[in-house]
Amino acid sequence: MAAEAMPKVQSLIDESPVVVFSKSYCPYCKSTKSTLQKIGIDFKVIELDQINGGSDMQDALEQISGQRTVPNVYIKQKHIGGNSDVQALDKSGKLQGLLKEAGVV
Ligand SMILES: N[C@@H](CCC(=O)N[C@@H](CS)C(=O)NCC(=O)O)C(=O)O
Repeated sequence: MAAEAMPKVQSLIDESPVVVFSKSYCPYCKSTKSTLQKIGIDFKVIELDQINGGSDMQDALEQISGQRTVPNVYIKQKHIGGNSDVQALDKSGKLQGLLKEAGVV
């Protein structure tokens, strides 16, 4: 992993109320982005397949969260997980609460 990947990923997590590490062609990522868009919040999306060093950033994410798959979602620096986690939180009504805590709704 390139040395700059870890601080880059960490600062995106630290500085973004909501960040989705994604790949542009990934259906699970599309579903997560669509759920967040429907709620109407601003959130940061990093398309790992479309940026230089995206693969190294995916390695860094795996080290930080133990999760290698995308989407990899953080809300207020808390690791949420992937699309199945986002959908379960949405269905249970808990996603709104987390977004409120993050100050985005
Ligand atoms: N159960 C996961 C499935 C996510 C998944 O399988 N994502 C694929 C991309 S569509 C992935 O990350 N594959 C490995 C990779 O792209 O490196 C979720 O709900 O987020």
